[in-house]
Amino acid sequence: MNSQWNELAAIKRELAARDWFPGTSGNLSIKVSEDPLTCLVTVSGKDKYKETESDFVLVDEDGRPLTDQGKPSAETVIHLEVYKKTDAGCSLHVHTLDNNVISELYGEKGSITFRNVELIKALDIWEEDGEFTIPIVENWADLPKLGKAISEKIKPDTKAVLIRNHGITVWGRNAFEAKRHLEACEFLFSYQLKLLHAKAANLKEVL
Ligand SMILES: CSCCC(=O)C(=O)COP(=O)(O)O
Ligand SMILES: [Zn+2]
Repeated sequence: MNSQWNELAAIKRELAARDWFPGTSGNLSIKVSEDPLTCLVTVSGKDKYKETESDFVLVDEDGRPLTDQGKPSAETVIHLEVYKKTDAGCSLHVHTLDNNVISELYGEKGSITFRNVELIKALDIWEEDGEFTIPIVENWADLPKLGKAISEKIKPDTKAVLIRNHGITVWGRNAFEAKRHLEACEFLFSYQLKLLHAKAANLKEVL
């Protein structure tokens, strides 16, 4: 479990450096065993910019704590749904301004699709006319309901789900891949928002 702890701590440090944990938001997990399913998940309500010896707690497949670092993330159920539905080894959830605004702009549509942007290759889309879609679910306060809503949106090629006006949950087979996927998604959100602004301001007319 030591190596998974260190890997998750390193990711947490890197995401903190990007300022992706405002107001104690966000939670991270890494799978420790497949059968039975166990994972290390961030302790609920902590300042994720700080590093302590009780940042993570081991949980079982029902989210019950198996070690005594504290209360597992309130959103542990989402991480567990991801592990149960995919081959993920690491799951990351962050609230950023860009992912919140995108989730609201495209919330009614139920998804956002990116094409013709080089960085979709970081999400393993290499075809000439490839596209990458992120489903968007409502932000149900009932967390098991939210977990189920996310689980229902996960298809074989899904790598991330947006929760409306809340944040993103993104995963990968390992921590490196999960972080690459998260960085790519956040790049795409920022790109899309800048593109929408440029179009609204008719910037092409100026050129
Ligand atoms: C302070 S943000 C509200 C809770 C949330 O959405 C989140 O990501 C953090 O919850 P946790 O229990 O994992 O600290
Ligand atoms: Zn959250």
